[in-house]
Amino acid sequence: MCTITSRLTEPYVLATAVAVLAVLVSTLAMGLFSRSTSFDPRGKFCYVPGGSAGLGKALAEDLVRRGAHVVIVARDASRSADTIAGLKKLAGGDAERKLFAVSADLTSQEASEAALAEACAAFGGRAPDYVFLCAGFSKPQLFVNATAADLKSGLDGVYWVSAWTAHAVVKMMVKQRVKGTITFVSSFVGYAAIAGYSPYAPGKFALRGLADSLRAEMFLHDIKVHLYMPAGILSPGYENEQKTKHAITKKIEESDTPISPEAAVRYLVRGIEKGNYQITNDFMTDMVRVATAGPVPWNGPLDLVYSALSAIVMPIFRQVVDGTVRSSKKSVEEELQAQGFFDN
Ligand SMILES: NC(=O)C1=CN([C@@H]2O[C@H](COP(=O)(O)OP(=O)(O)OC[C@H]3O[C@@H](n4cnc5c(N)ncnc54)[C@H](OP(=O)(O)O)[C@@H]3O)[C@@H](O)[C@H]2O)C=CC1
Ligand SMILES: CCCCCCCCCCCCCCCC(=O)[C@@H](N)CO
Repeated sequence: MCTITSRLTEPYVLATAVAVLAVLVSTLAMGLFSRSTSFDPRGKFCYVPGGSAGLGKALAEDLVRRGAHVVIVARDASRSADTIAGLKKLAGGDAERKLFAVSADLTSQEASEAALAEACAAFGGRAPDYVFLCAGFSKPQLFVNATAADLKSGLDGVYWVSAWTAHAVVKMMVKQRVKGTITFVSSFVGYAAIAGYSPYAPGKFALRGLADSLRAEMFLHDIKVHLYMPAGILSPGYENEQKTKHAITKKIEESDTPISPEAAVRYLVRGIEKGNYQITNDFMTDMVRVATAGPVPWNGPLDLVYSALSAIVMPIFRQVVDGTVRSSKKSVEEELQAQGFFDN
């Protein structure tokens, strides 16, 4: 007893105890421990804009396997029809299961309201239980090469494509007192912009701003909000963006190994189950997450360690990435000259 007491008062033991206590108190005070929730969409109405391809399609498949009713939204009706045929096959002829597509361009407010209404009509006009805002596109390129239309569609097709639906969905859930869950899909570059993404990153930052705003407000209505921040996903959209992506951006992205849409869905679902507000796929995204989170909840006590690490990693990140850009000065000059950029 005596030895234990004297050991306890040894300075390093005391210091360690105080440090551990401080960490525990601060983590609790900061509400760092996200509460795990059950994710059981069986028999629930899931609304998946962007569900015909890539991440959204893989998610729709996962939801069908879990026994959910799934409505997807996309512009290309024939691709949607193929996806729905696949979903019906997965459901194995379950006649009760509602699986269909709505065709709409969600960059317009009217079309977003109408698409939601069309989907809900099949559920007696009830609001969805789960909404996964997966629609989006990217046309990465250097800022000087982007047209006015590229920059505008970078907000329409990245921000408004989800924001209009979020607005329509929230109003509907609140009116009907449906305690739903809304998941936004932003991106690594919604935390940390890198060269070549100026038409896209601002829209993803804006989406994060909207998700943070709703996280802060939806306690009023018992609506849950999640924000998914993936890095590269090997999807049709990814294949397409490679066509315009600048060599500098490709070089920077060499540090990121893109994952399959199915793997991305596993991270997303795990994040929802853990009750995490911000959901990430990898270590580097966690580094930029803790560096930019502000007052939103952390994902657990490990974020304290990440936070300290991030303070060291961020300046290295910046030097590596800025170095890649700086060393391309000459080749970009030549490239612009070859384009005739300076000629008038
Ligand atoms: N792939 C990646 O590396 C990453 C992607 N993300 C984000 O994840 C999400 C999914 O990406 P990904 O799977 O690659 O995308 P894909 O291009 O593979 O699929 C996009 C889906 O959204 C639909 N869609 C796009 N624009 C609209 C629109 N205006 N109205 C209605 N539906 C639309 C598409 O259908 P249709 O064209 O027929 O309308 C399709 O169903 C996007 O928000 C993307 O920004 C984030 C980080 C990395
Ligand atoms: C220690 C320092 C190392 C430096 C590491 C740099 C890592 C950069 C990773 C960039 C990943 C970007 C993913 C963008 C995904 C996206 O949203 C688009 N594909 C759009 O579809």
